[in-house]
Amino acid sequence: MSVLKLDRVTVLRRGRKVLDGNSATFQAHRVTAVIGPNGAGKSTMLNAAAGLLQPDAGRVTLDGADISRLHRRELARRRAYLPQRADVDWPITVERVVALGLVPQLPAFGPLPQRFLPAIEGALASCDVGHLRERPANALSGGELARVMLARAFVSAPELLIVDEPTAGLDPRHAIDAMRRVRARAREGCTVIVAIHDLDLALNHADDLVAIRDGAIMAAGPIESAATPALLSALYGIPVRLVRDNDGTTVRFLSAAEAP
Ligand SMILES: Nc1ncnc2c1ncn2[C@@H]1O[C@H](COP(=O)(O)OP(=O)(O)OP(=O)(O)O)[C@@H](O)[C@H]1O
Repeated sequence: MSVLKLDRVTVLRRGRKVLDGNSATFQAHRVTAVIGPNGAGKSTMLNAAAGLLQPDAGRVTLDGADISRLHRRELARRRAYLPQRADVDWPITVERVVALGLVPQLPAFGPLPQRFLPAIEGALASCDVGHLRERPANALSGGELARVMLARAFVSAPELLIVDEPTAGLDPRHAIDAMRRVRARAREGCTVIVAIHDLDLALNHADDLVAIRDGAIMAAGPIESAATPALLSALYGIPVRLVRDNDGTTVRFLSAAEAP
């Protein structure tokens, strides 16, 4: 069980601050949704959180240890990171793509050890891609590939799961299913960070929120208290109404004429 912290993290890109002194805590057993408009800095934050990008100032810690000082193999064992545009360029089977998520645990030589097969089987099934296992991954639809990539992120049962837009391109059933699966990982003890544009999915399936705009955190905390119409309006620059019923929360973006 891991706690990931950003401590005054600043990241510069071409001399411009794209993250500006951000501090945030991501807890085990919880899904944190990172939301914000295009270019806000969400992917940059996830990259820093995954230990893939060294901040220009501040630090990222995993259970108190500076993530940049962890051995790369240890970090790769403990966290899974799914980038926004994960792609496969060559005809490798779906099953092997999923097995790649186990690379830090595999022996350097020889066939895939039998003991890993149940994990691969489970990941394929949990993302509803078992029927695609023999198919070349570069000949799948965008949504099918996204589910395969999610299975690859799940297969190692990481302590820390960082996924960038896991529901982009998924149909409604699979998008909801992906968020449910991600949430189930959290309930098993995983620390889950998800960058996501679909606010209905975020508000109904995540526990916590980090709202970021222009590289600055505008709000952070439990969804129930942090996700207010005022915050979402300020975040996206458009009037917002939250509609709550027994089925959950729906975010309605309003034209100025409809604004309350
Ligand atoms: N490699 C790079 N070089 C220069 N600038 C970059 C680079 N990567 C990202 N940026 C800039 O950093 C800022 C934050 O980008 P980032 O990808 O983190 O945003 P985001 O919130 O994930 O956006 P989106 O919702 O569009 O995916 C943007 O202004 C972007 O143009």
